[in-house]
Amino acid sequence: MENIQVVVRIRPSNGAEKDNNDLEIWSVQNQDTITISNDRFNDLVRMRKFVPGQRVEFTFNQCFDSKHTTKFIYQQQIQRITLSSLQGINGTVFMYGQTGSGKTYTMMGYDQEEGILKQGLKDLFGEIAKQQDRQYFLRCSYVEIYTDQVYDLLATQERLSETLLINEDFNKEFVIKGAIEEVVTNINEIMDILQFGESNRHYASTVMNHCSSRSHTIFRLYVRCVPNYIGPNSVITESILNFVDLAGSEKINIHDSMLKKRGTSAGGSGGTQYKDRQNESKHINKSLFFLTQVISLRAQDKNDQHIPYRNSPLTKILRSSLGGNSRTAIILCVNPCYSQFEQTLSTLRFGTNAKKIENNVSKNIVGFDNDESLNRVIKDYEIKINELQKARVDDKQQQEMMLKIIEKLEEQRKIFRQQFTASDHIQAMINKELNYQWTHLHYHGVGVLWVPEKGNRELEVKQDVIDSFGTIKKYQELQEEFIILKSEKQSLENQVTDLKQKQQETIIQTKKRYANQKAKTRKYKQLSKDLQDEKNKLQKIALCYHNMIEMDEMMLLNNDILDQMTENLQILMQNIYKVKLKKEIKLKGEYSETLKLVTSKPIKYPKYLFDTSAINVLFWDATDNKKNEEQNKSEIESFQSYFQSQLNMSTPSYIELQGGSSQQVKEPLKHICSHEKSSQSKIGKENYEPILKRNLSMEVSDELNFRSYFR
Ligand SMILES: Nc1ncnc2c1ncn2[C@@H]1O[C@H](COP(=O)(O)OP(=O)(O)OP(=O)(O)O)[C@@H](O)[C@H]1O
Repeated sequence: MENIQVVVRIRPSNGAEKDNNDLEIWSVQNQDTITISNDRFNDLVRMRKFVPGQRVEFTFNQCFDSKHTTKFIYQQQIQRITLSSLQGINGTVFMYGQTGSGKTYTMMGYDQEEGILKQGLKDLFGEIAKQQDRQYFLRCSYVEIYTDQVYDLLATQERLSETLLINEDFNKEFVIKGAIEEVVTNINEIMDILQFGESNRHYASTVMNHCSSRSHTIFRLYVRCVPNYIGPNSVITESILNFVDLAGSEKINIHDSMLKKRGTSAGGSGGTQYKDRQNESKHINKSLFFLTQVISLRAQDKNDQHIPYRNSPLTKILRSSLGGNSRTAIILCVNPCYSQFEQTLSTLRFGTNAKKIENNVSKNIVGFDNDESLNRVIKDYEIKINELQKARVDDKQQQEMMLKIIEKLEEQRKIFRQQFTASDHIQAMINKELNYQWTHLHYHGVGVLWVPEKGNRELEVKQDVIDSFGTIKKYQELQEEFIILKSEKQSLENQVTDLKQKQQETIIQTKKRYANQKAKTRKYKQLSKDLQDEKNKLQKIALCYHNMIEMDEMMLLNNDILDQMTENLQILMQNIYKVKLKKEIKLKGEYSETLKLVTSKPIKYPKYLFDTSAINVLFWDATDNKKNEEQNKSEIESFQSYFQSQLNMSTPSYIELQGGSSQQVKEPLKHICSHEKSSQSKIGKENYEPILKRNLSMEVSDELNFRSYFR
């Protein structure tokens, strides 16, 4: 029986804690005790956290503080566990502590400081390389327990959301059903697998909103050890090595409360996030509660049957590590600051219970005497062969070399089978005659060739012994050959590993080059597209210019035509007017030329005015005799201004109106027309002569400037 090892690691306080004057209150005493330093304790007594005289100290297997490196902690406490797995002893190392207390730092490492997992793997492979008389076959799995569901971190991204079941096998052991187990042969492969798992974890945290530090992770290594030489005591051992990083043990924290505030005040995604985080916390606390419960009951040495392992996936998976057949260590990670004082106390209490648990540590011997174990070993070899076959090698030479290695491995497999057969034969014979032969040989003290003949029976025995020694010799030869082959195989395997590595590098380089090429092609395509766009734009602009030039030319042409037409029209109108005027003059006598507008047909205003700037018109209501001259004048002026504004006239001419009230005359020219007809007979020289005289500016002979259109 062996107790669970419990150790403490106090991390140094960080920048933010120092800035907040959050004092470090915990310290290590005598290498195995963690306590609150005296002056700090008095402060806490003053704050009524403790009563005077109360002892606050916890003793564990070993305590470490900021002076100790992870490597030191590994060598002191964990190395023994990892190396035992090579002898078939199960091992578990798990990290316990509140968020931010340094669990991941210690397990996975940070920056230049390697974590205990990598230190352990280095040790394992270092030790395996030294072993000449046995083979190790390793597999690993990496799972995450998030909100009480088990997810496979080695699954492809499409299958990442699928959950795994934990079933009991025929040995009443809990197994994670369907978890991917990768065959591994060196540390680099494991580091790649871990990295793959971490990237899946990161992916899940973004796509599925899993908060990565709020899940438990279990990295599991299956170690099978098969001896190269088969003898009566040969055994296969199998062990499981667990590295468990538990989620932070605190309750809903400040971050969660902030999310809550954000969610409720802004109605934003903070609310959902808060609920998610709350759900996570609920599950973490539940699973840690069940873990604590199991540990407490185990600490009380309760019968295994009464321990509630089934309550949570975490306790099911860790069952053999907690009171079962496993060498287990718990590293309690501790924040040194006063503000986290209660969390630290709870962590230390958990550890105090855990250290009472006794595990029944023993080797897991599978045996070497049945078909099942033999088949398993052969299967392992086959996996190795397949691995090698699967490895893609472009170079022909490399391929040939690989084939040779495969052949050697096949040969080795055959020899291995033969050894089994030989071993059975020897075993049977030795068992049959062992007592007699060895007694006999011992009695004569010389060896087989000097055995005195004592009747037929002794002769038979002698022959048998000689035969069996012949077989043993053959067997030894085979073993020697096997050793040579093994070392050859090792060197070939190393070469394959090198080649694989080189091939991997080449693939990475090619991928990089391909990615660069792709990026360049994309850029080139984009540039071509931009160029084409620019070209199209320029073509459009050129077309516009071309059209504009054409339009300008057309406009110039049109203007010319227009000018020409205007001129023609003016001439035409002048001619018409002249004809009309002559006709008027003939009809009305010597002053009739002043009546040109009045007597003519109505002016269609303004549509028919051709060049209004040339028309000078003055209206006068000749019929309103009651008005005095002043009134007439002002009326005329108002007409003037009206027509000036409406017809854009410059200097007024005189148009004599007949009939109608002045009010009507103020209307547009249609009114003038309507009156003109009714009172045409009243037009007389006396009506307009005074006005003409008063307005010397009026030149009747100026009539050619009237470019009006008369119907
Ligand atoms: N021993 C140490 N020395 C220096 N820095 C440390 C140590 N332990 C932890 N830290 C630092 O403290 C911070 C929190 O550590 P870490 O992430 O390991 O905590 P955690 O317990 O795994 O948290 P969570 O439960 O949230 O995953 C990190 O920035 C880490 O670098």
